[in-house]
Amino acid sequence: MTDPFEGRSVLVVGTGLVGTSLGLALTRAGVDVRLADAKPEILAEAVGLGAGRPEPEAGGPAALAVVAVPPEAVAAVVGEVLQSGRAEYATDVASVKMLPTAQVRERVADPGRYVGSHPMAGREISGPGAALADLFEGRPWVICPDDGTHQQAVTRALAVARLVGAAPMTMTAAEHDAAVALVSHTPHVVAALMAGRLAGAPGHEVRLAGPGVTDVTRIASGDPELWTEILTANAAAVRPVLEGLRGDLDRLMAALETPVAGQPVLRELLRGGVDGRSRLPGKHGTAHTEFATVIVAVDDRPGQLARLFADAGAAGVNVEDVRIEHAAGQALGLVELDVRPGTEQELAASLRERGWTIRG
Ligand SMILES: NC(=O)C1=CN([C@@H]2O[C@H](COP(=O)(O)OP(=O)(O)OC[C@H]3O[C@@H](n4cnc5c(N)ncnc54)[C@H](O)[C@@H]3O)[C@@H](O)[C@H]2O)C=CC1
Ligand SMILES: O=C(O)C(=O)Cc1ccc(O)cc1
Repeated sequence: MTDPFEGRSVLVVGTGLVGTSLGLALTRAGVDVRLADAKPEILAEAVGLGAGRPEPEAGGPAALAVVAVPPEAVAAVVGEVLQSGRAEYATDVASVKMLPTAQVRERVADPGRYVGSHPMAGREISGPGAALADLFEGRPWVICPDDGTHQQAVTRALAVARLVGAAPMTMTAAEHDAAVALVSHTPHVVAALMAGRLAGAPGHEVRLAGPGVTDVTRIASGDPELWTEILTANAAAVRPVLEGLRGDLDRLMAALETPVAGQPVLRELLRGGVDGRSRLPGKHGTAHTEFATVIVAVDDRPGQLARLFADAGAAGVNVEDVRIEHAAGQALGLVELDVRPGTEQELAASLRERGWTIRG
């Protein structure tokens, strides 16, 4: 892709997980990235990782500032970078869009130079050390212009999203906040509350935990400070989703009070889960695909995984996804290779020939 910034810089303010990931991805795409953070040691870490160079004192405004700070800090930073001439236009990446949009409108002299945006990509760990250059690849990136937004702000935010491999889409801030209440914010609450049940549980119970509870609670490790800001800012959209959930929970509990009579209700609620999950997009933004899985036993020795991946590659079968389970108390791991249905026999046979033990 030719550089839509034509050699002009992009300024990233806030070099935590998202800002550093963005810096890495834009640098890789050939863009000159300037970096700034309130904490000098965090900025130095991001620079050391190759996410860009520290913002120079002089050198003219950047073409666009991407503000990657916590939601409540966005409007002040946007106002400062625009009014001081550090950037011509600004966007942000906060997980909520009504709050920063309203605050920028109230507090910034020329709010049309700002457009809110949100990459639907992240991790449950924060800081520059958690950054990934390919974090945004294939992920939706929502851009929320309104009637007053300058076209250049949208064009430049779109260019950033495309350069880092994301799939940009536009919607209103209200539509965005309602959507993320359902697909991101309420799931975070559910994960946190479930994981909270584990906190005080006896050790002999928690020791039995497997991938199921681990999958369901992964995002509960997210930064409580950040998530308090997100849930407070989006309370109006999260509450109705939680009301629905409470209704389902009440029905489920009533059904459990009369276990035999309650079975149709249980079945209906559980079937709803199967139906809902089948609507989730897969990793390429397509409908969720059911893969076939080949499970390989791997000794816990250096270089084994690299050899397995090389052998899987030599088999000519594309590995779509990988999970690794460590067998409790053994120097052994089980590596689950997801492949297109119909190719699993071929992969298993080829790996067996190369000396691997196939399970299941
Ligand atoms: N964590 C995630 O998975 C995702 C987070 N987001 C959004 O991205 C934004 C950043 O989140 P993370 O990167 O996870 O947080 P983080 O905690 O890793 O990084 C935030 C950085 O902003 C800096 N900062 C705070 N106030 C500042 C200010 N006034 N001026 C300059 N720097 C300042 C902090 O020092 C910190 O380095 C948030 O608005 C969040 O809602 C969006 C998508 C995913
Ligand atoms: O870890 C995950 O799967 C996430 O979904 C992370 C995430 C967290 C916050 C966002 O605003 C967007 C994405």
